[in-house]
Amino acid sequence: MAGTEDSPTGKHVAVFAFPFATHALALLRLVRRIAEASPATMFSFLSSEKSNLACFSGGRRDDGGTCPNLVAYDVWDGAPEGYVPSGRNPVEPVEIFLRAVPGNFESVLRAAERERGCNITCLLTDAFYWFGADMARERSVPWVPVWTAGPSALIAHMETDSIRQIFGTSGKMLDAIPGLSAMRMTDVPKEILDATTPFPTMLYRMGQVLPQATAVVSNSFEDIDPIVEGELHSKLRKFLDVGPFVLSPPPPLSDEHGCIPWLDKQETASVVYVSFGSMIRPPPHEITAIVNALDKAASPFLWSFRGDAQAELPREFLERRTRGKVVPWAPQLHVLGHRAVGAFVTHCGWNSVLESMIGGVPMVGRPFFGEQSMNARAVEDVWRIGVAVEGGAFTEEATADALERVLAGEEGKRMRERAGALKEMALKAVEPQGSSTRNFKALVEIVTG
Ligand SMILES: O=c1ccn([C@@H]2O[C@H](COP(=O)(O)OP(=O)(O)O[C@H]3O[C@H](CO)[C@@H](O)[C@H](O)[C@H]3O)[C@@H](O)[C@H]2O)c(=O)[nH]1
Repeated sequence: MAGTEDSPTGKHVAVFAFPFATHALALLRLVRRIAEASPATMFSFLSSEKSNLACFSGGRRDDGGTCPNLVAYDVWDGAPEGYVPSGRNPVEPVEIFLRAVPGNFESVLRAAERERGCNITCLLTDAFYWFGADMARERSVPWVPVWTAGPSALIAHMETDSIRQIFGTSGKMLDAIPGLSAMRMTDVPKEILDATTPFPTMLYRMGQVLPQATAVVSNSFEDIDPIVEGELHSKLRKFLDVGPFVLSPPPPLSDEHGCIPWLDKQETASVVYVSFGSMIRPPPHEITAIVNALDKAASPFLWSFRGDAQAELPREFLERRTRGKVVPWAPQLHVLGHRAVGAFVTHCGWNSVLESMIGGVPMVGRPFFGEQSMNARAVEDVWRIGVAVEGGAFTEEATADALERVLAGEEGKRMRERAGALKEMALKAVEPQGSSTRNFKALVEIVTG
């Protein structure tokens, strides 16, 4: 189709976001960069209304003057009128949404094409959206899926059939699967073994079609793990690490709860930062275990607490204001980059792992679901920049032991040195001559070329 007034080149990229957890924001961060690098190309960003409201400020559906070529469109979230989540099953809204795909995206995509007067020339999607392969083929445009989680899990999803075959019959390790030799059977996301519900079914289909993609983009950097990276390069037509996304550019500091001034008053590498990402709330007995372990360690702590801290944490604990600070949200990247932070108690969500590396901070890992166990295994055994909580859940003793190992002594010191080396690699990757910058240029070529 000929160029339009909006797009003199006639290029139009459709972006399909996954509107849960931190997925849409991570994808939008990347898309803004591409849109800035290619101002003559139109970008239509499709996500649910709730997700778009959270990602674009002031209820807008565009970026104002910053990225005038990027416009957001709302897709139906699949929920019937007046639906209120039961709260009993946190994945219920995801499952309802998955019943509406791909029809909800198709119809809005057609509307965006009409509105912008230009058919799409590329489809950039969250990697979860297996249907992107067919949609792009039908339209004869490139399909570029973006993977926002840890790289080992990407191999696991493509190798689901092999993993199911050997599960229970092979030893404890996954060394029969190329690229996954560092992983144990118990690290495999449970969705890989049970594909009866919509979310695991989606992951299975994704693993089957990813090798058809024009290029798969990852929120990681090339030097992070040569074995895993090598395998991904051999399995996919093109694999592009363009991360850490959060460094290009780093978000401005927004610190409404005063975390940074509080950290400024603490000693170097003394503070335990506790956070479990955007949605996880450990069960009450594990919260009690963390409280007791922090008391035992006698270290200052900063806890980004999802939920009602006043109701769920002991009053005496909350009152120890000089030694600890509990906040509903922290500027995590800046917190982990602060010299006072000595350890990060985390669920090992991929963004948290990357941000801990960028800060050079060792971790105490307690994975909860999805690929977090694989990330935790790599933290402990591949990069050796942290430990997983013994027994897989917080108990007072296991948490106190893990904190002691990470904060004190020779072992903790070596972890910090290794984390520092990874920090250098991550920073180097996003420099003007770095591998992630080079890959980003290749991505812009594919998407807008
Ligand atoms: O007080 C807080 C708490 C969190 N964050 C940010 O929130 C993000 C959390 O991301 P992540 O660590 O990846 O956790 P989840 O939100 O739980 O991420 C989901 O998505 C990830 C990427 O696909 C997966 O790796 C995880 O398993 C999945 O739970 C990070 O950028 C943090 O910096 C803050 O800024 N302040």
